[in-house]
Amino acid sequence: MLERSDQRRVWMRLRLAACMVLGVGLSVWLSQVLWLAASESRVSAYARVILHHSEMVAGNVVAALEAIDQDQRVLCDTDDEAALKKVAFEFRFVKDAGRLVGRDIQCSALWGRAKRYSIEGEPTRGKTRSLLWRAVVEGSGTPDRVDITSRDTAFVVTSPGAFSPFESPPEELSATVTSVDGQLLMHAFGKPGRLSYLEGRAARFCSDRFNICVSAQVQSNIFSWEHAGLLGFVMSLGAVFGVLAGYVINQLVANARSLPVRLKAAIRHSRIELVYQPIVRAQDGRICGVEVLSRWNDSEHGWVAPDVFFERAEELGLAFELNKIVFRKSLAELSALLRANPGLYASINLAAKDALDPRTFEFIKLEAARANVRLEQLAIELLESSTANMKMVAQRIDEFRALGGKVFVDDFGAGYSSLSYLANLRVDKIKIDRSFTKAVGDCSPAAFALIKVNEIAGAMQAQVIFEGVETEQQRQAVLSFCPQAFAQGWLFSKALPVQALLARPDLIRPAENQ
Ligand SMILES: Nc1nc2c(ncn2[C@@H]2O[C@@H]3COP(=O)(O)O[C@H]4[C@@H](O)[C@H](n5cnc6c(=O)[nH]c(N)nc65)O[C@@H]4COP(=O)(O)O[C@H]3[C@H]2O)c(=O)[nH]1
Repeated sequence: MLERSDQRRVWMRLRLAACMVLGVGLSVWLSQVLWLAASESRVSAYARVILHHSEMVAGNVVAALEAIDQDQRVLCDTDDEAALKKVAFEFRFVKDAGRLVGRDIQCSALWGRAKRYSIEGEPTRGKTRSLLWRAVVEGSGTPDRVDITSRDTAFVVTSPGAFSPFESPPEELSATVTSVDGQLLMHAFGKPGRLSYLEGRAARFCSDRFNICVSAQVQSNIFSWEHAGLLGFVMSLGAVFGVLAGYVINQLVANARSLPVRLKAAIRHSRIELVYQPIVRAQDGRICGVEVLSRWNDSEHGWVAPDVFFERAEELGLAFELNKIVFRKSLAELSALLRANPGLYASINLAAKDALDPRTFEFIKLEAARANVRLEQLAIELLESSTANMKMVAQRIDEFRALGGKVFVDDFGAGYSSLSYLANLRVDKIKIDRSFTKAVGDCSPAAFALIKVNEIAGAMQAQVIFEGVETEQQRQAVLSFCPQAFAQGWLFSKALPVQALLARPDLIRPAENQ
């Protein structure tokens, strides 16, 4: 079984590795998307340029057709041939002009009546009342194919060099110029092929004026040997970002697991439990009160000692909220017991500086009233605090005592300013720190000091509770010099959850004289 800290380390590494893999994947995916986005605009621009050029060529061809006299009575006579030659010569994208009837060529400016063009297949209808044909030029060594556009008896041959600027596109680009229905392929540039969405992009634009469409495509894939360097760079960048993100996530997780963050959540959700330790008469062990002790079992940090988490709550400015939980829960759990045993009290720890918060006693009064518990059955165990203004504390606890509440001084003797601390306070009981209880009965300075503390308590008309009584010898030793003493410790009982406390038979008849 792995220790919790080892488990955390394993999880941290796993998160880093997962983030790195994710970073690499995301960066490659993003690069391909950007690569394709860039290709998309590239292929669109390419198709538009070809379309624009095709429209220019078609416009020129149509203008040439319009320049040929349609009312010519005798086709191919000398005048007509002269006019055809003029057209063939003047129009930039026209190689030849001539006459045809149906699909029979009659004559042309270039070849006279030699009928060198042999029309193939059926024509495609153009948008300008014209027909588009493909024809083979016969008589030359290798048969050339040309585009012929006709209207009535006139025809013109598109110059084969009309599209020469596009004949050798970059390897990844290709395009076709076709009729709108795609039936007539006029020109093809590059090597168009089947394209999957991941491999490249395609664009198709059609002319508003002519029966022409241009389809272009670009093969654009970052996963190729050609781009191996770029791909390597992108992957490394992704890995670095992934590791950085993993580090940030690990920090956030560690932060979320930190004691202050967990404690804040525990306070917000009232995840503080309470246990109760009986305070008894040392003489006969009869119970007279219970001390409320807080417990916090966190899933991350396990059991956290109450003095530790109360100090943290103080630093976080949450002491009041935490005290509220303790007061509210303890009153809810103990109210029935306290009402059934009017001689019993519950004592609740409160740091001296928290006693200065004006909301604290107001809250105690309200909660006691709400739980129907008399203030006489509530005691505050004041914990010494070096920073608290003791005069103000004394004033607050006097007000609380005037309302009937009890005040105990906790851990007396353990603090560095115990005597000056006591001088200002009027209290009901003094709880002697368990380090003194341990010394009871021996000849140590602590044992001597203990007898003096008892005398001081007597002078202050306060009773004494000995904390941490663990053995019968300690109890006897305490009784030998303080027969009226009260005691608290494992000899009598450990701190118990409320159900276990309620099950104690001695609670039926608690001590009367306290
Ligand atoms: N060795 C030994 N120990 C014994 C014996 N009998 C009782 N104890 C322990 O001694 C401590 C007595 O509480 P404390 O002096 O008020 O000291 C408390 C108190 O200062 C603080 N604390 C606990 N609950 C609260 C709370 O609700 N509010 C505030 N403000 N402080 C609390 O945390 C301190 C420690 O509390 P715990 O760990 O519960 O420890 C308790 C109790 O479990 C014994 O016979 N032998």
